[in-house]
Amino acid sequence: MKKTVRVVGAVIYNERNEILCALRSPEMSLPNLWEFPGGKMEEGENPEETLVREIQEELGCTIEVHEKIEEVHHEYPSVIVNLLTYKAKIVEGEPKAKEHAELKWMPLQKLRSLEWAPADIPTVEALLKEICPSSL
Ligand SMILES: Nc1nc2c([nH]c(=O)n2[C@H]2C[C@H](O)[C@@H](COP(=O)(O)OP(=O)(O)OP(=O)(O)O)O2)c(=O)[nH]1
Repeated sequence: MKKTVRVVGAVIYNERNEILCALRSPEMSLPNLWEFPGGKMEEGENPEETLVREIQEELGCTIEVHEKIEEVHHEYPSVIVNLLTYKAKIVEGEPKAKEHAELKWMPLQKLRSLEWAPADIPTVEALLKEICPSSL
């Protein structure tokens, strides 16, 4: 049976309403696809705690976690990912790509131009629907 992993992703906004997008490196699983930075929940953690820890580890900055956006179950060839996404804001530090190939601030309207990890597409669509409900 395929393993199910619980993963949390941060949709980090800046003051210009852009979103921080992260490119998975060629060495990671799902290589060269864009994602919301974050990672797997550990035993005893709630999603907010996972996000704060993962963002500190991956980007070297501190976030404040806001409202939930989506919950998605996506079956990949070798694993089932249960992805929760939350809006978030940086409260301390500058994001630096410690594990990712690249980081990019993107305006919401341009999110569809990136090639996203498949589990992330419903979150991208939910974000676009917020700014333009008739765009779908
Ligand atoms: N962090 C993150 N992971 C995502 C997203 N979308 C998506 O399908 N994933 C997948 C990729 C991984 O299989 C898993 C998250 O694992 P991780 O971030 O701890 O990454 P990892 O490379 O260490 O995991 P692994 O698959 O190599 O064991 O969820 C996303 O937006 N953010």
